[in-house]
Amino acid sequence: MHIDLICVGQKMPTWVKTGFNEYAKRLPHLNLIEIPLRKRSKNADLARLQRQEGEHTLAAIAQGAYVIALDERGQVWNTVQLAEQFTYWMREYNTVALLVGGPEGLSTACLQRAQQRWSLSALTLPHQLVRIVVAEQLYRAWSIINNHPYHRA
Ligand SMILES: C[S@@+](CC[C@H](N)C(=O)[O-])C[C@H]1O[C@@H](n2cnc3c(N)ncnc32)[C@H](O)[C@@H]1O
Repeated sequence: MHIDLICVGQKMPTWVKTGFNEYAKRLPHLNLIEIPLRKRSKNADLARLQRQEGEHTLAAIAQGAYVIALDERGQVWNTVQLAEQFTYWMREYNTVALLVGGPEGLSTACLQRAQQRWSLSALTLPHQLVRIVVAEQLYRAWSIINNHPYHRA
């Protein structure tokens, strides 16, 4: 199964790239797709930018992919439950697309397109951090499924 992690935001600071790569390199078939984040000038129409970034996000979803929106209002899974979800995704789909929004969150169209919404917690996390947490948690779930000693219950 391929995992496309589609994130609004490009040109990440070094700490984000380093943190993300630390886990992404361990996880087979994790593909990061970055959607350009438009500049937020003082009088920017934020709703329009969010909608446009949402359109680019939707366009990046592979055909037939199972779509999961990262959203603080979504379902919360503990790590074992995430491993069960991961197992289900692997069994049923060739590609899973995980969507991460920008500063204003995912557009309504992205949320409507998603078959599931995954909440990492009730806290609002910065979009830069979310990709790192997702990569680490996916690696953790993968290590449980493969009896790798990374995860200790
Ligand atoms: C800064 S947050 C956007 C906050 C925005 N006000 C909202 O209500 O979604 C940027 C993105 O990070 C992701 N995100 C932030 N916190 C999250 C959480 N606790 N669980 C899942 N995803 C989260 C979501 O994809 C969100 O669109």
